[in-house]
Amino acid sequence: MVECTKKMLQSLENAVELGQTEFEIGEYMTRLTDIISRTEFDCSYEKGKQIFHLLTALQRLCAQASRHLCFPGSRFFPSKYNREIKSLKMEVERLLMEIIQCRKDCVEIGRSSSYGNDLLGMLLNEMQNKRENGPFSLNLQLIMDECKTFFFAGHETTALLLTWTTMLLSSNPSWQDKVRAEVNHVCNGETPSVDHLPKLALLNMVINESLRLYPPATVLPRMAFEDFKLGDLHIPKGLSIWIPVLAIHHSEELWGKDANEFNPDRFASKSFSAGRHFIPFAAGPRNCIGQTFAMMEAKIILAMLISRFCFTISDSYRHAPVIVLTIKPKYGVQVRLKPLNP
Ligand code: HEM
Repeated sequence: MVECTKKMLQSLENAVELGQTEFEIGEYMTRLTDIISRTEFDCSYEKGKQIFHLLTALQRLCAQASRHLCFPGSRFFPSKYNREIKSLKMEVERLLMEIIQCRKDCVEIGRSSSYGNDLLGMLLNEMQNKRENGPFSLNLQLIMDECKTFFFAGHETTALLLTWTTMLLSSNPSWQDKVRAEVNHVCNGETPSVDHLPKLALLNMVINESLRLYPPATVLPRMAFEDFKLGDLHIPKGLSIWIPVLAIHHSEELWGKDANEFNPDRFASKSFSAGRHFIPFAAGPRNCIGQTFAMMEAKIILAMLISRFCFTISDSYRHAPVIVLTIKPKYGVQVRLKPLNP
């Protein structure tokens, strides 16, 4: 994480040296795809990035297709969208299978002694263990699906969290100053480490407030497995239910009159814990498996950014959040950057 952030900061610094002052920060946060790609595929991360770009195109197409008329079985209809979706899906799977097969072959022909300690290596080890000690439950198709899910679930969400948080800190200079003072005090000029992260309390509050105002996953789809009552409502088995995270996070009834304002202090109370009102990572047994990873990543990147640059929101920024499965800034987030130690 630190290495990838250093690279990103260096490219910002180089651009500043060449005279650029304004940046669409979302573009830089998205470039940090390297982090999830290296976590999953270690040295094959360049190929992983290629997969990510295809998955992004796939997401866009699925969102566009979902706006069109749906009728039973329409997803099997050979429309323009469905054909493009199918061909992208096949290309993603081909690339993933290439990475997986290559890793497997290296061990089988003795070129390497282990599958490695990235996510793919762990999954392949697990597949091997299960094969040796009992009923076989993981196969290459499942491993490929897991890799896809982690990529899809773990990159854009974090990039959006970072982009919105930078927008909020750029628009609220007093909070930016407070967080910078905290980072300087805790890290004392060093790169943030695992020991530093729990001490960055203000940064944690700011990130939580950003997740409340702009939860990357705006709805959670669920299906009732059995008939049940919800207040006065009868919910029949099989009904599809969408939990409106964005609406819950902005409810005045739950958060008070300032529900739409940026106020990280609401997360200051030690007794605050994520629950029914605050569900950016969902809740219950199917909540986000990567939430600790995401929070760690966000803290490291923001701490490093804030100690290198002072940022203000640009006059060209147009506030236009749009929902395309996730919540994105339609025209990007333009900020003005000033290096702190030129
Ligand atoms: C700010 C960043 C993130 C947010 C807001 C977020 C949010 C969520 C939410 C709301 C869900 C539940 C979806 C549902 O139940 O319908 C979920 C699931 C999941 N997330 Fe995240 N996530 C983030 C980062 C990550 C990262 C970094 C990873 C991987 C390293 C990850 C991996 C996953 C996986 C694998 C699932 C599926 C878990 C399951 O179905 O059991 N997420 N995430």
